[in-house]
Amino acid sequence: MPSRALVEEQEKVTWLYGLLDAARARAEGSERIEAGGGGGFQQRVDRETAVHEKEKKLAQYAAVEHGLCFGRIDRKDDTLYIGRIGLRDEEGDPALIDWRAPAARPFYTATAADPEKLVRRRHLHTRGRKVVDLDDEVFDLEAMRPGDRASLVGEAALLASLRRGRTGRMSDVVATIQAEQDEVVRAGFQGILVVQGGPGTGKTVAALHRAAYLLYTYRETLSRRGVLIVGPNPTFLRYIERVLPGLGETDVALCPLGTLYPGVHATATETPEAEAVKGDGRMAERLEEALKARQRVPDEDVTFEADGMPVTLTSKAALRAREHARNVRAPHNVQRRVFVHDVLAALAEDQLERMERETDEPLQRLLEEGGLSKELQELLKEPSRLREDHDLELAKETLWDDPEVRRLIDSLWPELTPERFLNDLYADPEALRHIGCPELRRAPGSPWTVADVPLLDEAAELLGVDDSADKAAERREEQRRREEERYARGVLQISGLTEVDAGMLAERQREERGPVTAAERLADREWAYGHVIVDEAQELSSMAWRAVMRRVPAKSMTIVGDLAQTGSAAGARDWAEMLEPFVGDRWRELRLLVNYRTPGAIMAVAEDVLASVDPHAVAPRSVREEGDPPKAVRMDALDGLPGLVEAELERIGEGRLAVITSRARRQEVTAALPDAPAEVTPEALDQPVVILTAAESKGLEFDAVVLVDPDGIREESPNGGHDLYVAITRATRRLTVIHSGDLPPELHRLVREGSRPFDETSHLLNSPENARCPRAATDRLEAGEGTGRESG
Ligand SMILES: Nc1ncnc2c1ncn2[C@@H]1O[C@H](COP(=O)(O)OP(=O)(O)OP(=O)(O)O)[C@@H](O)[C@H]1O
Repeated sequence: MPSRALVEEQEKVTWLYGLLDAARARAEGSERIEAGGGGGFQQRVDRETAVHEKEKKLAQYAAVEHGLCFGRIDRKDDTLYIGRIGLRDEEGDPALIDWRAPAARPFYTATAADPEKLVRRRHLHTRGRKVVDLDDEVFDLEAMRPGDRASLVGEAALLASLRRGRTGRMSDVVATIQAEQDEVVRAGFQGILVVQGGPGTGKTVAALHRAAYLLYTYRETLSRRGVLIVGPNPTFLRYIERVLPGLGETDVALCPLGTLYPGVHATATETPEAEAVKGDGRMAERLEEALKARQRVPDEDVTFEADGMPVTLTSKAALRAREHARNVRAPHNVQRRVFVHDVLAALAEDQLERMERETDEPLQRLLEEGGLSKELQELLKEPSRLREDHDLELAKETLWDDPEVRRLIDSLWPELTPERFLNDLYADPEALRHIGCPELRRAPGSPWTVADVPLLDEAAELLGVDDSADKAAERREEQRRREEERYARGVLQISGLTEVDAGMLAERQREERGPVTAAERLADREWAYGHVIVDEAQELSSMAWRAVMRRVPAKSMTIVGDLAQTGSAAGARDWAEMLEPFVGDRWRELRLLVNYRTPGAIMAVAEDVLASVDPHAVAPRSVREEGDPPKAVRMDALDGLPGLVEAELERIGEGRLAVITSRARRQEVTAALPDAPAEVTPEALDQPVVILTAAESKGLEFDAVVLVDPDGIREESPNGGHDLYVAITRATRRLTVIHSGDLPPELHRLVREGSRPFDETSHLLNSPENARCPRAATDRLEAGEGTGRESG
């Protein structure tokens, strides 16, 4: 029998869903009214806009269907219901408050010490449209009405949410955002905010809610310029991609670092050495240097045949042309136009002079023979005066059409794409030596790596595009616009709607081609976003920061990361150092201190690992103490791994498991677990078991983690201790470390399962679950499970 409180809340929630249905019906109906409306031009324009708005609204209503109302706050004199969107009742009074509205804030920030005048905070748990449970926190018992005192129910909503099994996808936490996270979510929009926090402190989830908050609060600016979220890889972005749509925000661009440069989808990685070199900020100057080396001057004069005539480019003329081009403050491909112009002029001069020399002899004879007028005699003494400017222009044009001339110019100052420039550089040992990076040599046509992407972006800046063709297109577009205006004016005259400005109407018509979508923004390297969020920001190299900063000239950014988790050889060790070149000290930091993911016993192991890397580092405090003790299993070969994984899967039920391993033993792990996806694609997270390296596991979480080869993980990368810390903190419930040889000393807290090499059967018999159900364990053993063999 449901409690009175539950019945009352059900009534309220049913009413709120009724308001949602009415709003939805209104939105749907609005199109019908529009569609039936008049056929005037202006009406048609408005209708197009309304249809777009309607679609957005309906998508938002669909997104908030689940968990529409999740909270309630009571003050002495009023009660507010908090939900995913704001709704008004039939009288126009607020019925449901949007979680992002200022009035909703105490729901997230009231504490026992500072209840912000709240008497009670209530969480409503719903399934579909049914209220299934309530959680209350009472701040002022005295102020509660007597009837309400009996309605305290349930355990803390946060813990209930944290105990749920993982699905391979992050979901929103709008009902349980904690006060320190709320500060991150609602921090001002201007400037750079760094959110530093240990593993599981909700940095990612808070940053995503912040995106939704900013889009709600600064809708006008941000819907035009857009919000970009940069994450470490496609798998991570897939893990988080449902959070914002679940909050009703569908127009945010998500971009892994490897695709920040449009048209390139880099997933390959580098050796730590190459990664460090490519990520180093000095690479910007090195690329500039390498590009200068592509602007050549011949050591000697070059003579060749063009248009059936010999022609010479002197080394001096080429040098002058290069200096002139370099003095123009423009990127390489634009400077090239100056170089081309000067070289063609020099060649044309040379050709005309030759021609003049050839005609000189007969002219002199004429002079000697005499009998010419005085003016003609004067002219013939200096034949170059006979030449006209258009001769020179004509000669330049003819030369430009000559393939030999093109070849010469391309060899001296080539027009380059970023891809060609970098590919040429990596394939040229001499050019690499010239910039001091011989180690970057690689075979032509090798796939792009994630560390190449910022270099491609940098190269795009240095090279620029010769946009003279685009400018011509723009002029044509302008012409077209004028014609459109003329047409619009004509329409207005016919329809009698003369009060609307024709230029505005033509502009509206263009806008109707649709607002810029997130995908279109991603395809435009020069798009200036209104706000950029960078997740796992500690992994970005200096060069990657340069590329990211270009996307947000207004420098409105949220940067979330943890310096104790830096794995990349080129990643951050210090936020101030990393940000200084871009914004000096104009940035602020908020810290998150509570770990919502990893239970206390596992976190104690992680803390020891962190202390072994950095004795001063502080790990976050775990919110949960429950969970099984983490254990260590010695297993020299991995033939017991399948049995162990299966037993772990049984323990976690519907949840997800990751085997996190060193790069060195990855193949061996993959061979031992043939049912797990062999490659880490974004879809791999949908599987119950996934195999990852420590670097790949960054940002993700799993109910159970089986960690293979801790020594290997630590030794493989320059920040290996950090990688081990990351791997351990991915578990939400269970951790098993598989080691060969002695257990690394910093893992001494793990409960050892058998001091002798792994007994393939003992872990099944000893597991607490099997202690409760020994028959099931014996059955499985009899069937050969847990032994890595086909049958017993
Ligand atoms: N307020 C909250 N309510 C419910 N769950 C939360 C809350 N804050 C965080 N969590 C959960 O804790 C887990 C960790 O959050 P998240 O991945 O955002 O942490 P993180 O700081 O980015 O971690 P890492 O640095 O390890 O990647 C997630 O499952 C998230 O949903």
